[in-house]
Amino acid sequence: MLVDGQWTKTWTPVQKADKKGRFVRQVSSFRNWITSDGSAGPTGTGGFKAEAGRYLLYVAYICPWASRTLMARAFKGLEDIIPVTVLNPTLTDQGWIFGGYPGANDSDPLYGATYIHELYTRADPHVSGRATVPVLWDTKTETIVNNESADIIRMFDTAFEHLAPSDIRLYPEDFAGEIDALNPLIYDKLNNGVYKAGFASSQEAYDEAVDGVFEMLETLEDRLTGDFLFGARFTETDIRTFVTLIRFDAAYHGIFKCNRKQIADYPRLSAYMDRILRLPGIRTTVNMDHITRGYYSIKALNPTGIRPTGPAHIETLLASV
Ligand SMILES: N[C@@H](CCC(=O)N[C@@H](CS)C(=O)NCC(=O)O)C(=O)O
Repeated sequence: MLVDGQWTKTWTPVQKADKKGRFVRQVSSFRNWITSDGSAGPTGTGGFKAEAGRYLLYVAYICPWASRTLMARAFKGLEDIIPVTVLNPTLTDQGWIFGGYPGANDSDPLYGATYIHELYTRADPHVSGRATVPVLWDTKTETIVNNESADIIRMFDTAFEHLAPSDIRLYPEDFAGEIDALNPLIYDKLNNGVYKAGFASSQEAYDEAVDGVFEMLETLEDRLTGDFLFGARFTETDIRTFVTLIRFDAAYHGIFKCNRKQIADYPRLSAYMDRILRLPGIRTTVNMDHITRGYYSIKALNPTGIRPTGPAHIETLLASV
């Protein structure tokens, strides 16, 4: 990670643990917002006006948080307005690296950086923390606008509408309260819950996390009587849920030891995942080769780096879309 702008220690996937060995994810450090007129958003400073081609989104396909931003970009039709650079799925001793893997961009198009952490220190020479993806970069002021996917999907929802008109609202006002209530539960128990299970450093922490994961899957299975979590309306909460579901059977079930059941054992969740995957533009945001390569290359969890071959039902599903 970075301490006062210096890459200090060999990269390890376990970020921080509390006294009981529970995995603790760091809070994102760059929280500015792109807005239609450049005014300040809910956090950070102003000066980031929505303009075509001005911003670059750095992602890794393995990463569910980065994938949220790719999905929002696709739903809002922003592909021509916000270009993307894809990193190598395998984390190195210095974190995310550019190039060297099929389906990843060969290099950093802006500065020829080797690692994503170089962009963090370019944005702030004294930055401390982990160099995570996604990174939303401003080519004009040469800084990171925001590295928090929850913020990025919200700004994609509104800021560019004068450039790319859209009648899809991922965070519609009439559902805002319900979305804000459900998101943190799904985040804590499921999105981050699988990581808490995978990176637990005590049996107690693992047991607690894995209970949460399957409690949430049961809750969502019961809830899904309509097409999406809020019935007929597709929202950002569906994006946030989908990115974990699509990785579950192929990665979290094995590498993160969330093996009580698979998503394939839940009929409604399976149909829901399938439904979202078939929405326009979404299939291209899922790269299962990057996902399995990335997770199974986490040395602390899988020292040999051997990647399992299955599961066949996920390959079949992805091939059918
Ligand atoms: N809060 C961030 C979390 C992003 C995050 O943790 N990304 C992971 C990849 S899935 C990462 O880049 N990890 C690198 C590291 O921890 O060094 C968001 O939602 O955007």
